[in-house]
Amino acid sequence: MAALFTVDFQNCFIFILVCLFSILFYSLLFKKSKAGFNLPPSPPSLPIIGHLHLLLSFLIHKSLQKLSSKYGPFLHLRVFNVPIVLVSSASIAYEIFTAHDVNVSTRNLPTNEGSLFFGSLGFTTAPYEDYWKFMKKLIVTKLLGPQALERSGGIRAEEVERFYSNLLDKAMRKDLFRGERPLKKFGISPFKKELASLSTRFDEVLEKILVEYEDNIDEHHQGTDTSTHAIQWKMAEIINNPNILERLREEIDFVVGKSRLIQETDVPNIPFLQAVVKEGLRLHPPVPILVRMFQESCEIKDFYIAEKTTLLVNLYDMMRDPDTWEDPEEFKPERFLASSRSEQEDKIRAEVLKYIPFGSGRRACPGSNLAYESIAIAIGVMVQCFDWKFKGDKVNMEEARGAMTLTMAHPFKCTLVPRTILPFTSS
Ligand code: HEM
Repeated sequence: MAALFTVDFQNCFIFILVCLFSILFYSLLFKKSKAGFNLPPSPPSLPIIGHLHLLLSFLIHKSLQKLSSKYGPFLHLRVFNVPIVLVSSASIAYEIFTAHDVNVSTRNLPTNEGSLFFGSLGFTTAPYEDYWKFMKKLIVTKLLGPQALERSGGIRAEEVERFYSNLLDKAMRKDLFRGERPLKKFGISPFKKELASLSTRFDEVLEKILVEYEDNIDEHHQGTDTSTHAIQWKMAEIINNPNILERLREEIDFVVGKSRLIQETDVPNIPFLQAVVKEGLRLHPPVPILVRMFQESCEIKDFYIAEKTTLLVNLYDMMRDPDTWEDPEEFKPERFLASSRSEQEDKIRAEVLKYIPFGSGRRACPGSNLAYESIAIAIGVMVQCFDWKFKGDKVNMEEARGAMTLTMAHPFKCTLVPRTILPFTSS
């Protein structure tokens, strides 16, 4: 009898344990909010800190990518009591930026005036209210919209020539880096310096125009950094893929010839150059994660999203999704080329869904046109006019840890040799 009781007690104890673990497991994976709404799936969390430990990473876009590949493309996370939704699926992102765009048109970054981490980013962090709307209109009409860019085209053309002459000057000194030792010592590549200077000069010109209207804007730093890194990544890919370099050069030579410098107006006639720029932004998006906030509660894919939930969209993950991109880890500019007009239209339609290196909706990057133009022309000049001698087999494509924008961990160094010396037109 005593033995029977012991066996029953053991069975009962095991049964209770199994029940407890099942409830715990169920509540961790299919958690419902207090109000009974269905929250998106959630990975197991720790008491009090929630998922904080999963977000503490120096390569946050990669940690989030791992999380999404394990638990799904639409996740609910929590840091202490701050709710976060993580999206890495193109279709969910598309739904958010169409059906819920106004609701997510505010970032939950501090609206700082000179904060320690973000500097003074008034416009970027401004809520979706009158100040932002006024500034956005101003930026589009006076600075970054298609007509405004056309008006400032002459100034940029001068800057392109200056960029070429600076590079030529370096190349003529044979050893590009001999005089740059102190920079090397601090791990700063002079190549990066040239690119930064081109971008900075563009931004300085733009800034002068904007200052007439508004003294307080300082977003040009963001544009400089993102464009500079974008150009670096693309040059690294071009150097690692000699066949791409060859094709690019052939197309540039065919359209531009060898007696003048490439201009912005040539870019629409060189589809492969545009494809190289696009593919570089897909594989190495300078801003890998978008941060927004749901102002009000809503439902997405039948899941409940509470008001003031932070939205993270992992662009890096989305644009390497094997379900939507063939050979997603490879640098293949051809994927953006089409053989006919109807194929081109299909591709553009598909891209709206899955290709968003500049974000999406009302708060998408207003500098995308300028960025495309300045990156294409910088790459164009570098490929048209110089050979790039790199010591070693391949450029190391490792990403820097802890950087806000996607940055190369080992900015590469190379020597440039002029292919041909072109006459200047404007000086
Ligand atoms: C390769 C270059 C660039 C990339 C990849 C890039 C990417 C981005 C992204 C992803 C956002 C956030 C969009 C969103 O939340 O949906 C953004 C915002 C912004 N970008 Fe860019 N950007 C680039 C260049 C530029 C340039 C050249 C400028 C201006 C000269 C610029 C000005 C801004 C501003 C002002 C915002 C904030 C917009 C707002 O809050 O409404 N960016 N950018």
